[in-house]
Amino acid sequence: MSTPQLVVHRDKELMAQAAAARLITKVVDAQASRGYASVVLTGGRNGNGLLAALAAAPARDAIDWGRLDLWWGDERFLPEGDPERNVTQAREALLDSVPLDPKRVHAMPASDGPWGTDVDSAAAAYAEELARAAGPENHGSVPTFDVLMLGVGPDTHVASLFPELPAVRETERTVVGVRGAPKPPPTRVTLTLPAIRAAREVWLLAAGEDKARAVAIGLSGAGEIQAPVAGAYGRARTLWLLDAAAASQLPRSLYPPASP
Ligand SMILES: O=C(O)[C@H](O)[C@@H](O)[C@H](O)[C@H](O)COP(=O)(O)O
Repeated sequence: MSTPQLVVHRDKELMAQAAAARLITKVVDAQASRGYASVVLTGGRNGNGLLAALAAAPARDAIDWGRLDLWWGDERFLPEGDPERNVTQAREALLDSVPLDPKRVHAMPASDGPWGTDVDSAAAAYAEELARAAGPENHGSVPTFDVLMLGVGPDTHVASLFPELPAVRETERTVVGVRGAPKPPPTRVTLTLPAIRAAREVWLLAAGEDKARAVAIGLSGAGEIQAPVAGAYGRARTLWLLDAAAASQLPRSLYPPASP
């Protein structure tokens, strides 16, 4: 378990731009050393804000888009092309404007796909897709993602792991179906905490006053069943990328020191 590191930016626009710059460097470095990179995308405003900032960054062309695997942390279980699907929003923000290899874009199943509305079978199929991509060095059933990004909900949820619901208690399966989610739509597919923790780096993105309490709880030693964000950490690094409003309720002991 890696100790959380905090980076606090002036506002959400700067946070998105700085996170996009950080992501470009990470992907370029991974591709230079290993030949390819893998990134897990998140839904929500902050995740999409980062993708839009990435689309606008001239340095984006440093990425070899054809050697980048994209996965999702969660998905709203809706028909293909629905504007509320995380993949639809990601396509609009960035994916449609860069030369990705379609075989490396691993969208989560839609509710009108081969498994129809059976969300458990859809989740199991995504787990198999992850297992196929995992190499022997991954000694597990998901690849070691270079970067896994997660938005943070005001109730401390990450991906579609909501406080106290069965999905956040899952210890074996890597992907599960969710029913009765408090954030619409109620039916979703999500990576579980064990899958999230297989990532080299986990980046938690939160901006705005309405996230301040969740951020403070997540960084104050809360249990992961009550506060799922507390269970989201990477093997090598856990990075909280915040704007000043989201950091405003952090205990003084955690807030980065002021300059001398
Ligand atoms: O499908 C979703 O809605 C998400 O993946 C969800 O986990 C999201 O990331 C958070 O709710 C934060 O969303 P915002 O960044 O919009 O606040």
